[in-house]
Amino acid sequence: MRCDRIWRKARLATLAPAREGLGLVEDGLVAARDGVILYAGPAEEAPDFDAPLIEDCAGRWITPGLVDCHTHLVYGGDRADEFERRLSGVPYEEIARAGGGIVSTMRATRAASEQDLVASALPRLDALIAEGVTTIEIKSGYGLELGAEMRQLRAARALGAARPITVATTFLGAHALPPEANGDKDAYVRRLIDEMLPAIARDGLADAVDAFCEGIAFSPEQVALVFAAAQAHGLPVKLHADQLSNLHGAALAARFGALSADHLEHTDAAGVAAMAQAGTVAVLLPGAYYFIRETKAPPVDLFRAAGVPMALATDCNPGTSPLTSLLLAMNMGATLFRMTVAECLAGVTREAARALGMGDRIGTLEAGKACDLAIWDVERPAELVYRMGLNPLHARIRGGR
Ligand SMILES: O=C(O)CC[C@@H]1NC(=O)NC1=O
Ligand SMILES: [Fe+3]
Repeated sequence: MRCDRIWRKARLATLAPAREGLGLVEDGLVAARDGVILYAGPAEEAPDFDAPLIEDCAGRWITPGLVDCHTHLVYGGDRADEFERRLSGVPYEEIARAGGGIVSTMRATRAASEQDLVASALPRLDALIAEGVTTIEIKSGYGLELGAEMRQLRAARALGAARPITVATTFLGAHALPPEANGDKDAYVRRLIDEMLPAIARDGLADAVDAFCEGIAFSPEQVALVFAAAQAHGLPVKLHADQLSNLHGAALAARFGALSADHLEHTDAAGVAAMAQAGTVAVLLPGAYYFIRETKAPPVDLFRAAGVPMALATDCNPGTSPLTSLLLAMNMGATLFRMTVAECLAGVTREAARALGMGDRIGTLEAGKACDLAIWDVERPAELVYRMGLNPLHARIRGGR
């Protein structure tokens, strides 16, 4: 059978649901044509492939390309000064209520051109690419007015053109209240629904819509209005839910059939059950939990028992998670949230793909999926979760190249 390229003498962690655990194949082979996997499995069962390019992997491990399914990668400025204030004991919420936090990044982002936003995001993107990330989700949410929100989303799309990586964009206009709203959240939500969302949907700038459901952000009722409008424009939704308190955001996300509910430190059993019923993915963000020194971990045991898929992501953002290592996010998922190695690896591949509504195209080594691979210099997959700081990536393949 004709194909473009073969990777042989490899050990595969396929993450294929049909296979147990990590879907391990000891003497494996991957064959691809036109950027799509034709075969991934035991070499002895492979068809007789004819390929111009044959890579001998010398026993190295191959996983699906990594998927970072929750980032705020595009923004202006940084929040190192705020970090120092928090070290002196000023809580994150207090800074946000006093007009710092997201709003201070808003000012820097509004002042930046699209080119500035691309240039400042590239080093962060390159750090993730260096660790084998082949798909990334990038949110807006630091513009908080139409022009700047569109600039953020255009910059995110431009990053996908500037680097060999698949970018999924998310409109997060309901991230914080801009100063010019003078405290009127309902009026801002109306403007978001009547002005921002229609323009962003018309220009095809967002693949999904997100919101921050929290006391310092938007209420469940306001989020429901945003979600109803998103769905009226044919856009799927996801939600920053139950991060700092239990506003029953997880259940709200499930009610709208959200792709994912994210953070979830304060989610209760009813929220878990609602997510299980709806098929909503739990996106866990240990970088933010660690960085703002949260003490209540998400109910991983309840998610596990209820069969709620769990993804892991960096939540790369200047305020609560200036993290550009998905490998370290996995270590934090295991160390801080007590996820297993298999759950962590699935969380940055198969389940992260599901959280983006892309589970049919990426996230596992299976025929018909994109040939996005990460090839590792490790003796066993657990090393990818165990180590902190060493990057064992040998090669990264996106779309078969
Ligand atoms: O502080 C920031 O800049 C973003 C914080 C980030 N956004 C959100 O909804 N939750 C978070 O942790
Ligand atoms: Fe976030």
